[in-house]
Amino acid sequence: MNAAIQIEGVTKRFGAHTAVDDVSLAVPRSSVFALLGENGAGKTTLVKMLLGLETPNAGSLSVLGLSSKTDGDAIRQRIGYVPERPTLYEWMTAAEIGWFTAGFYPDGFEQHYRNLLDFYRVPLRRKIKQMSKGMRAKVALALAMGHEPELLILDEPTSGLDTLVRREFLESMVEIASEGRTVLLCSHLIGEVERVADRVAIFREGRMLACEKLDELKRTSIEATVTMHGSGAALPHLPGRVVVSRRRGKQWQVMLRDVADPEALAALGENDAVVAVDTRTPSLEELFVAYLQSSDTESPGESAERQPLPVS
Ligand SMILES: Nc1ncnc2c1ncn2[C@@H]1O[C@H](COP(=O)(O)OP(=O)(O)OP(=O)(O)O)[C@@H](O)[C@H]1O
Repeated sequence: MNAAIQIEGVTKRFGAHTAVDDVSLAVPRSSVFALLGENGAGKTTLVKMLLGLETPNAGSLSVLGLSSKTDGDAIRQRIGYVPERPTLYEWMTAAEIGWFTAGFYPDGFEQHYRNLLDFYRVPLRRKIKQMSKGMRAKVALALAMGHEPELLILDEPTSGLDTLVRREFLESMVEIASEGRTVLLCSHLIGEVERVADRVAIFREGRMLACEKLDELKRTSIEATVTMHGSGAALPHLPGRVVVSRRRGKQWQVMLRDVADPEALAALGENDAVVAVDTRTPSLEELFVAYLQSSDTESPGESAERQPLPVS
């Protein structure tokens, strides 16, 4: 596959702490790909390695066919990057900062930047220090896109923005992807990601727990509530893979993946020990939480029958 980003077996340690642990993934071109994880999951470290700003202890990364290890400058020239806290020259106006940045890029940057500001309704003559957070974010995005990069990397692009601005901002991500560009988005705002991403990778403490097309992830996931006759009853064998299971009194709540035969799940209701089985499709947020709650010892691949279930 001619991927925009290819990551193979990457590990990054800071002293004794492993920030990214043996991660492999590919970001296809023309997609919106989201790296999901809580604070400290390793998202920013992974992005910095892609840009050649951090060196991995193991593995390899490539961006648009260039090696992050040896071609960092060329990568940074070709892509657009908006960090979590963009540094903008406060004393400049939006027009001045565009003119200044244009000096680092080929002809056409400034005109394109101005067109984007116009589209985002950011006043050209307003100084950065007089701008709201939303306006600043839009300036940072326009600066990152002035050279019409094939790949845009955004680290928590909407943090601190209000709902309407966030929505507008994210919708422009989808538009960018529809123009054939690729967007890599780091976020812990799951609801937002659900609206715009084609693919998601879920991280916890440096480890990647899942990496899939979003619609596939949801299509192959079932949240099942199994009500038993007795409050101490063990959960019967379930089809598919158990990500996490919890017992509350007589009820087991189970997040299942890859249930090949959903009817086998419904048929559990005929089991003498089972009162009822209710199933529903989980939201991305519910799946994300389930993955974060899955214990290290219980890999998402273990079946309910083989693996003793944690009891809360
Ligand atoms: N330069 C560094 N030196 C030491 N530890 C670091 C360094 N950079 C990151 N870390 C640690 O690596 C881990 C991953 O950090 P990272 O910033 O990549 O997480 P993140 O997923 O981007 O989090 P957030 O959502 O809070 O930005 C954290 O425990 C962090 O403290």
